[in-house]
Amino acid sequence: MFPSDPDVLVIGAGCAGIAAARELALRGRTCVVLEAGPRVGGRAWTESDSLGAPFDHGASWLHQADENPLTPFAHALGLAPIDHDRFRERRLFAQGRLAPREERHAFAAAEDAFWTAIDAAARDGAADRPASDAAPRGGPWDATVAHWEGAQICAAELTRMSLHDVAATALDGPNLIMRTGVGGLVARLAEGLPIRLDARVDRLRWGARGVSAEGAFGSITARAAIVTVSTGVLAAGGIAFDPPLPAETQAAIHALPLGLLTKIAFRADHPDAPDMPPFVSLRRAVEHDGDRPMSWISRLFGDPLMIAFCGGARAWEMAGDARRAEAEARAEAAKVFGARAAAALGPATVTRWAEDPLFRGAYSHAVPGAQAARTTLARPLDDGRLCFAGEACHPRFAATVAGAWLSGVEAARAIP
Ligand SMILES: Cc1cc2nc3c(=O)[nH]c(=O)nc-3n(C[C@H](O)[C@H](O)[C@H](O)COP(=O)(O)OP(=O)(O)OC[C@H]3O[C@@H](n4cnc5c(N)ncnc54)[C@H](O)[C@@H]3O)c2cc1C
Repeated sequence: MFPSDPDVLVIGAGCAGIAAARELALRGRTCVVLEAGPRVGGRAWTESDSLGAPFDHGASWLHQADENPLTPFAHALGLAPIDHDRFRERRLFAQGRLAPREERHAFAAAEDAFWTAIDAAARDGAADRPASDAAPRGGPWDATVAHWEGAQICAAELTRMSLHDVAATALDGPNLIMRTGVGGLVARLAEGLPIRLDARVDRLRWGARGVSAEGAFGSITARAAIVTVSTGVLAAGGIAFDPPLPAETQAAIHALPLGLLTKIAFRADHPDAPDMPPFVSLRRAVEHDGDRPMSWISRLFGDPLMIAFCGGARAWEMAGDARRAEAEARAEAAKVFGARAAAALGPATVTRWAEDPLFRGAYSHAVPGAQAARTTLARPLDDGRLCFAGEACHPRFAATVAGAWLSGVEAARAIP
């Protein structure tokens, strides 16, 4: 199944690696994908076992579905994706009831004002600065919206993010979900590819004679390599490059740190469990828990799951301590939905993206002043013998499966 003398090595079998391998095959190139973990998909991972219903540890939505390269695959494979935005209006719930119309409109207006201010500031020609500098302040919803768009969506505080990068990577349009999860879709797309699991690359030697990957599996050489591991892994020295990477590539890696988004998923099939559409009462949570609330989703596709999302600094504070994360989510559920509903929550699964040495976080953001870092990282080295791909490398769809996929395709095309 694995070519003994491949043209290209692909490091990592997440979305970017799978896209690269498929594109290489289309172009008549042989490749071997070396994946350190025991499964494909990387940060697109849907698990069915622990909670008895599909649970996306990582990606759940195909954002901006009309431009998302994975949308046609989801349809072609018959996965019946549905438009999640039909719930958008109803995201402001409290105690299972729809928030008053004026509250919903106030939240939507504050969201629009936020993006209008970010876009205007990014276009004003001034030097890059933290996105927080441009965010509206003082209005009753401004702190909630800033927390929502920053920590809960971008997985980091706006103070740590490049204004230009936030503006360039903002997504709009339909968000699709599917019962198989995004992980199920990506696993289907990996079928039949030459992927070697449990093959962690520790060292990559690159130069005029080709590229050699070394690890406990041995050594394998090809004419070129596409490295798709996260910037968290790269920054932590997860792969030793010999010779070292150019200074500007290293600087780009460090300018694209991973934020953190932790999900705490509860089995909730007791009759007292809250039964609500997604995006529950950020506003109520702000009132109860200060300015760093979790947001909640429940009963997607009717499954008995309630999932708390916790992003940014609060998620980093809880990293490595699943018990604390679960306890904080239960306490917040009690305040937001009531004690009976919280008591009805069953066992929990807490995601571990920060602790896992194969990821070291959720997805990337550019630090202020580093809006060009994604393009720098995506630039092929050594006449295309060494390329980087992955969500961090896409200047438009960064932080998403779409960006990872597109960057994998582009890297495969850059191989001479
Ligand atoms: C909680 C969470 C929620 C998200 N929600 C969404 C969402 O709703 N929609 C969306 O579009 N995106 C979402 N994302 C982001 C999306 O999942 C990622 O952008 C995308 O999956 C990244 O793909 P990738 O191929 O760039 O990297 P990865 O998926 O990280 O793939 C890299 C692979 O490299 C492997 N690897 C690491 N080190 C080595 C090594 N030394 N040798 C060999 N292999 C190695 C890893 O095991 C991994 O499989 C979410 C992510 C998280 C964590």
